[in-house]
Amino acid sequence: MTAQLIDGVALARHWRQRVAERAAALAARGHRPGLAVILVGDDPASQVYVRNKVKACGEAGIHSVLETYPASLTEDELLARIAALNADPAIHGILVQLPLPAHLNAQRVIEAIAPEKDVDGFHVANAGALLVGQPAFRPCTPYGCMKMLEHIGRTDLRGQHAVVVGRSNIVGKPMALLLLQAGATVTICHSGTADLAHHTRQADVLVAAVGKPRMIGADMVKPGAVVLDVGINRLPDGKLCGDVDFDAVREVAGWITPVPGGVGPMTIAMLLLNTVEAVDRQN
Ligand SMILES: Nc1nc(=O)c2c([nH]1)NC[C@@H]1CN(c3ccc(C(=O)N[C@@H](CCC(=O)O)C(=O)O)cc3)C=[N+]21
Repeated sequence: MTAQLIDGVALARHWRQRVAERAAALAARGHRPGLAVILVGDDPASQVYVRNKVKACGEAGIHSVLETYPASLTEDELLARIAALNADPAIHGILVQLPLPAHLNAQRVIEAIAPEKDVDGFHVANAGALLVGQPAFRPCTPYGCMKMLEHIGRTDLRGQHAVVVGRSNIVGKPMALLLLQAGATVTICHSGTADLAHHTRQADVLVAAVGKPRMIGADMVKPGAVVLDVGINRLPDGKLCGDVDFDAVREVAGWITPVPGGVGPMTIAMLLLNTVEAVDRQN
């Protein structure tokens, strides 16, 4: 059996179209959605990502502002910029690209963003709201993964076992909460887990978010499982690959997301969706 592919590019296009329709309707009523993206330092990968985000905004009719600062920016200067954007009525979403240079305290910077403008869903108020099941901005990558599951008809996960490999605040933890909300029985694995394969083989839905190229092999996957690959790893030859050994696992899984062209494009689509939703939240 060869797994069916979940095409993140096509699904992201669908969602970006829906966002564009909502953005146009909001603009017609005088509420054009606006997103501010802040990049500190000159990490080349981050520069590519933020440019892609700004380009996607333009295509969806979302006003965007890209602010780039040298790595020497002080925390007080950054906090002052965030305060100004918090008070700017033309800006509905604020994203501070991570990672930040080491002298900046990322958590303190994120907490300075007004929760109703935190379209990344990283603010402790949004993380807490997700934990207790209140409407909030969902972090874009887990949100995109849930949209992919819905797309293949896995809306109700009662009776299914979901296994998340990775426990970060931006992917692993919120992913587990969203899967739990959908009814799944959820296991969170991480670098301290003994016999990882024992756990991953139980998964009807397996989410890999570890950052280790091709570490999920075919022997770690239950036949027919849905495998969502969140990893974006750059190999020495410059090519991108996921945390899943795609060629091997596709022979075992029922559904699989590719890298590139899987979860990544959905992350950007969900950022745009959160930005139009932010307009409603602020009005
Ligand atoms: N505050 C903040 N929010 C983020 O959402 C955030 C961040 N910081 N820092 C970095 C990570 C990474 N990230 C990606 C989003 C899309 C792709 C994506 O679309 N990737 C393409 C390939 C792109 C390429 O060719 O390099 C794909 O998977 O097909 C990748 C990575 C968002 N991040």
